[in-house]
Amino acid sequence: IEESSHCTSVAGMVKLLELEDQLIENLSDYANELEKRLETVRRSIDSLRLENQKARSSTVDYLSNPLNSFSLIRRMNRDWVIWQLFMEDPVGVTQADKIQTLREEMPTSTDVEEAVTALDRIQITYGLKVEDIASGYLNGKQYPISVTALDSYAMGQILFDQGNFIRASRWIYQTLTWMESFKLPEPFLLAKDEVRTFYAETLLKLNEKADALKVVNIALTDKPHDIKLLVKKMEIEALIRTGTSNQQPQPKNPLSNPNRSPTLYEMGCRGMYPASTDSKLVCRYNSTTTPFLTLAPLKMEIVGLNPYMVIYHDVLSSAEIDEMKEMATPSLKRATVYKASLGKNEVVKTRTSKVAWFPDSYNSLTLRLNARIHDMTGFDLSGSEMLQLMNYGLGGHYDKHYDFFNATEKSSSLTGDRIATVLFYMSDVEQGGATVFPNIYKTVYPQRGTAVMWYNLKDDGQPDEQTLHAACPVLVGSKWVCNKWIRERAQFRSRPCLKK
Ligand SMILES: O=C(O)CCC(=O)C(=O)O
Ligand SMILES: [Fe+2]
Repeated sequence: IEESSHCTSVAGMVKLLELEDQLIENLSDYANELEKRLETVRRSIDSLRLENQKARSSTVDYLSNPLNSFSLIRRMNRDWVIWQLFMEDPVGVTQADKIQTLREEMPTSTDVEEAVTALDRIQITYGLKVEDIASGYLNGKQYPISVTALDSYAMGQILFDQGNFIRASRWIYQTLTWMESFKLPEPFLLAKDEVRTFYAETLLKLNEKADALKVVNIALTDKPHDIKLLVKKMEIEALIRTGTSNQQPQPKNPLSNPNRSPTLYEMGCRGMYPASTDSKLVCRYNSTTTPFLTLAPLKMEIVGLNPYMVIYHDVLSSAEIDEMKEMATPSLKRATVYKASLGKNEVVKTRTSKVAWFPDSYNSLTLRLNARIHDMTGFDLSGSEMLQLMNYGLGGHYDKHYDFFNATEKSSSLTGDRIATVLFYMSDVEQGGATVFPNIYKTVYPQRGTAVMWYNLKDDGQPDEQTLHAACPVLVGSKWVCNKWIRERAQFRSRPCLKK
């Protein structure tokens, strides 16, 4: 997985649309060149025909004239060779070269695999049906978009390669349904028997031999003499007779069962946690954490006391958010996670977003944001980590994790553990993308201008395992957040009394 990874941030994918625009222009240049040629050919055909017909209507007269016969001989000797050269001269070399150059910036097969994984993740996390996704019906909302047969076939093929045969089979089935109703334009023809054979193959992996045979038989009604199909049919019949299983050992992962009930984490992402009945969870103005707040109190909503967790409403202005996004966009890089065994950061599948880091005194805005975080938390930010601005793209998520350090990280940290996390939401998210805390049944939905803050450590400084949390995959939207991981060391004198 590369840092340039395309699908991991919506902001990053904007470039692709610009690239596509260039490619379309290039294709249009190609069409113009073809048209010019076509026009040349058509025009010549007309005049050649005219001359030839005139001659043939009075052959002898025509050929008796020396000018005519000379011209005939000359053009038969030369002109048709010129036409041959004309035909052999390829059209579109320039445009093909241009595509070749642009390929460097185009998504790679790794990007496609990541996008497949992301869509698959959305499907699993939100319990969606393939036929719903395929027709643009996402989590109860109809969008005026649907995937094409080529899209769903790619989903099927790649999930198959990844060994996810059940979900692969759904997408391939969907491809066949799509192919019934829509005709793909040339040069993207997809042969029905090819897709059917692949469907049969997938069903065999699932040990559904009888169904696989049915599919091949349907293919044979269209192409009764196709050798490949006949061979496949014999193979499957032999498998059925001998009772051998062509099935690869399926991973005994109960999570791959499509009919299972959702995990605690998935329930959080789907907004299924019961509402809290704790009467201590109130909304109020905070005018006490720092003296500044007496002048400008913050709208505070207490979300939980154990661990302590609050939401601040309207803590970022719209102008600040716009400036933050503008500042981050050019330097967004694929997010990483610290891997202790490697002693360095690593790009991982469990955290798909793009991030840009900003030192405290980067500009007046970062200074102001840090002052606000100080007001929100009462913490001294010296020795804390830089501000992280993040953008999540297609199915972007951050798997369940703790923000506090593990033992190795802790022992090498000069400024202590991450005592608290402040997470600003710089966007609403149309669907999905919530932050969930599965151990305490809390789901926090992104809301532009809001921030959530929680303590990662208990009063005694020990890690609080209840703070396990995750960023759910974005279903529809471009999720922007800004986070600050606050370190423990600087709080040794000023550490505010933890609310109990
Ligand atoms: O984006 C989110 O909702 C959570 C992000 C997070 O947990 C983190 O950056 O540590
Ligand atoms: Fe986190």
